[in-house]
Amino acid sequence: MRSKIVTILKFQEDVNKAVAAAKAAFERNSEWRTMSPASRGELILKLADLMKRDKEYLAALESLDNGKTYKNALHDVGFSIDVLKYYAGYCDKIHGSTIPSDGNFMTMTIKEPVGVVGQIIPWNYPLGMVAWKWAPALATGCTVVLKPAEQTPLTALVLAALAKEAGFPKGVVNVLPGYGPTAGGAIVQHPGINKVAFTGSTEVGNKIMEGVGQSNLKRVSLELGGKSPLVIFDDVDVDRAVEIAYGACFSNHGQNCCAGSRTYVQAGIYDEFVKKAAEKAKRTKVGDPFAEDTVQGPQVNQEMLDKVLRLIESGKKEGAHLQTGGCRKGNEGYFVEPTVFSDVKDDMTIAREEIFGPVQSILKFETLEEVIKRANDTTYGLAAGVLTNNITTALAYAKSVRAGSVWVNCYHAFSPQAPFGGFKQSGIGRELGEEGLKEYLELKTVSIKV
Ligand SMILES: NC(=O)c1ccc[n+]([C@@H]2O[C@H](COP(=O)([O-])OP(=O)(O)OC[C@H]3O[C@@H](n4cnc5c(N)ncnc54)[C@H](O)[C@@H]3O)[C@@H](O)[C@H]2O)c1
Ligand SMILES: CC1=C(/C=C/C(C)=C\C=C\C(C)=C\C=O)C(C)(C)CCC1
Repeated sequence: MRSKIVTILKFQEDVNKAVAAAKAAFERNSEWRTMSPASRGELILKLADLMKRDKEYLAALESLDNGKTYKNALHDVGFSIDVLKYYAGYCDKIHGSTIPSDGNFMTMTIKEPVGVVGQIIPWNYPLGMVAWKWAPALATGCTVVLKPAEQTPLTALVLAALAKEAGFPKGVVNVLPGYGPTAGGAIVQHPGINKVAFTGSTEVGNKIMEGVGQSNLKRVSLELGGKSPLVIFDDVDVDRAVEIAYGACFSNHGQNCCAGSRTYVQAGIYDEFVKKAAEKAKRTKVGDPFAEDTVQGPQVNQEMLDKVLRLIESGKKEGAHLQTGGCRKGNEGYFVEPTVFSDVKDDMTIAREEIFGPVQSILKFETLEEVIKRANDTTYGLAAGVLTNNITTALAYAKSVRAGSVWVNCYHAFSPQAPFGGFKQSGIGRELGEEGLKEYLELKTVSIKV
């Protein structure tokens, strides 16, 4: 008990130090606050350039830490650089407006950085998440204290070193590895932090809201879990649909907040789709993340392996038809056989819970109206997809599905310019695009008597 208390106090002390550094860097006359917006942008671009210089090293470290394939990790580094570059361009374009108010006043708004930001990120995209969190925060002139996931702290620490090399003033960027309830909890409760940005499970998202309510009502943005539906109509090319659905569900070993993990297939092509989806999953090369031909590496750790296997067992028990996979692959490491279930019903656990593993659940539907209702029958609302050649069907679905991103005839169509975030219990606020910038700004109204 005594050693637990000492550990918690130690985390509190570390968070206090990081917050003090971030606060000092945010002082009115600090180097960071008095720097021109264009120079801020140059620093962000320099960081992006250093990441490009070290991209192979960063990707290798990410792959070692997380288990994702080296190829995917390189892709993540590339996208992260793009996000930094996109927001670097915003630094000198953040402005308010003038307002024709009543009376003899000239009224204007000014957009200001929210202040010291606590950022708590998960293990599935360790480096990508740092870029998504830092780029808008730094572009607006905030200072940050970031806690990486305890499973994957390495690339965030290297990015901190690159930020130092780029020339960010002391205290602007702070990385504090640690556990969730202790280090993360201390960030959430800290009175010196003005905003917390979190990505992770909906369960912890709830705890963040509680902590914020109990402390200083920080600004909050949350990017949480999902159980995203991909709906496939029978006017599509089945082979292409199988490929898109595979990418939607299995990319990053299924460890993806927006994974298309409920695959709804219209009755006319259902049997053919199931057969081909199972063949595709069966052909997946699972193994060494550094091997050129590997498509799927291990899950992140024992806990996630156990969780995925438990959910696969629930699918078998509750009567879904196992088409392929269904077991751990080998008996070393955290590998899972790519798994496909057909005849899945909406009330089965595998159709309701976020699995975060390589498990595809295929459900049959007949009509658009029916599938819209079923797609929306979830507490989540992060993403959704639809495959059809009928524009009216696509638009009707896109307008009716309650999700933050809808991908038509594609999936995971991310771009730095396009806002991303959840409806319902998938989150609060948006990342990326101009909307993502707003999450780090306070709006001030100034009225001048004339
Ligand atoms: N939406 C996503 O991007 C995402 C990412 C990872 C995991 N998940 C889901 O969450 C489940 C659990 O995974 P996980 O344990 O990595 O996610 P998590 O939500 O527990 O952890 C995410 C981050 O929050 C921190 N954290 C945990 N408890 C905290 C607390 N009380 N206060 C403050 N910070 C805290 C963690 O240390 C980590 O940095 C997964 O099975 C998956 O379903 C979702
Ligand atoms: C998620 C995909 C990509 C990468 C995203 C990155 C680098 C970070 C964000 C991850 C999120 C939102 C995770 C949620 O769990 C690519 C752009 C590489 C494309 C595939 C999907």
